[in-house]
Amino acid sequence: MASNRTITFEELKAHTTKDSLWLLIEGKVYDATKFIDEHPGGDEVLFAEAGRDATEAFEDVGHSDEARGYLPPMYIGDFEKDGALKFNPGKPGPGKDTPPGPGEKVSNLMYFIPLSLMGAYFAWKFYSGA
Ligand code: HEM
Repeated sequence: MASNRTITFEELKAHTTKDSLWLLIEGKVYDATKFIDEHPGGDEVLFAEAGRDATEAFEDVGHSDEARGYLPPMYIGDFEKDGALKFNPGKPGPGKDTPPGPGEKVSNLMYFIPLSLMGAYFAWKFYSGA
């Protein structure tokens, strides 16, 4: 049943449907095809984690020891070394959530400086009694 072989990134990517669903958890690849309908967390989350590293999602749920006990019979092999480096997940990459770049700060200043100067000018006019 379980053959200990190395699964490549390309292979993992090729098993993401209900006919064949592989999951990568902690460097090991599991064939979860037969478990899709049984999964108490539903099938959608499994498909969402197929073709990528599902470790974080699996751990975040806080799966029980019982859940972990389901894994060994599904084990098909280890994920290729350095395979994780190939992941460029569909998550927003760095850049989208980063703070505004220098360009945006400059444009804020472009409004701020003239407005302050205008304010200072009117204040001066007001207090000088003009
Ligand atoms: C082959 C891998 C997996 C197995 C064997 C598995 C097994 C289980 C089991 C037995 C439960 C019932 C609660 C428990 O005993 O912890 C469960 C719940 C759950 N699983 Fe998984 N799971 C797997 C993968 C995943 C993945 C990749 C996700 C993605 C987020 C996920 C999400 C959930 C969620 C959200 C629940 C909670 C359901 C609820 O209590 O309403 N599972 N899973």
